[in-house]
Amino acid sequence: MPKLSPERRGRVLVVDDQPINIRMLHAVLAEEFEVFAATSGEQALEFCRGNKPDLILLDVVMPGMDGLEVCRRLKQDQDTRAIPVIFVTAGTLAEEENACWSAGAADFVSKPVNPLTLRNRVLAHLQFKLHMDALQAMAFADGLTGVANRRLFDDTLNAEFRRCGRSGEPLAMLMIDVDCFKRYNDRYGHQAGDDCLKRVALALKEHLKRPYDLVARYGGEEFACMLPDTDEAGALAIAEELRLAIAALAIAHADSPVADHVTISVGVAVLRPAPDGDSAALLGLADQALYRAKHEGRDRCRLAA
Ligand SMILES: Nc1nc2c(ncn2[C@@H]2O[C@H](COP(=O)(O)OP(=O)(O)OP(=O)(O)O)[C@@H](O)[C@H]2O)c(=O)[nH]1
Repeated sequence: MPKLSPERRGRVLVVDDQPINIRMLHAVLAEEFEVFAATSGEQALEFCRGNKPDLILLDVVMPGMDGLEVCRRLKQDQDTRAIPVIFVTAGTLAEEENACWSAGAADFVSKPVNPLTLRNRVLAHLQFKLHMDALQAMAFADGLTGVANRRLFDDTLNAEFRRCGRSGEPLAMLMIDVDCFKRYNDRYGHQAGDDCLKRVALALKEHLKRPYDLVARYGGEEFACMLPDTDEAGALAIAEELRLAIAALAIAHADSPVADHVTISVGVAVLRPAPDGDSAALLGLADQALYRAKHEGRDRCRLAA
């Protein structure tokens, strides 16, 4: 029988108002998968907002919010729509099945549940979901450094810009450029240049701690960081920390006119986006600030005027 790879146990959320049903499903699945439980539709949605499961087994008939409504809401939300939902149904009427498909079901299992059918259905959908996750991660990662690529960054920026436009939060942007990188390549070779970019990317990523901060490779030797809900003082402080963190890597750069090690220049811009605003304005401001940092001698951070 096929199995999931040992390094990734699928996370299955079982939603049922009857504890006895949860116990039964848990008994079938717990050996192979990580199983969580919710006893109402509301609880299931709450769970998915925090720690997203890879698959949901959902009872149709529940007091309060029923399974169909839970599924509809999950499918309407960008964040949860990719989670496959398998309904556990008592009914066998075509209309009931159609209602589940319309709500966004990936599949069904009928009560009384046949443990082997349940296990195999869960496994098939989980394998598919985890493969899709892996493909998506590859499509959105920069091939050299492993941080987000520009596509993911631009998509996330547009979404964050709209979200901050609604919430009134400030959104900060850092444009980061490795100083005199052409000379680095010329002196140490392209392979060493690649290694240097990898180390810089990793240091930037390790330094940004908040879950919504995002670092991306924006172009050749240019990186961008997006810091939601961060004001000017906060963004400048982080930019300065990043500058020091890269200096602390102490990567020798004998041909740099700035220092004997690799340094970065950082342009910082912060906006409180208007609801109909354009994220290009934020990028433009950060770019101008980066230009100033370069112009004023490199190895420094500058805030957009
Ligand atoms: N090794 C390596 N080099 C790259 C990569 N992408 C861009 N570069 C190099 O980065 C250098 C960027 O050079 P410039 O744009 O002139 O800027 P700079 O030398 O960093 O000078 P300033 O930005 O003004 O400090 C070019 O030589 C590119 O070939 C890459 O993926 N790997």
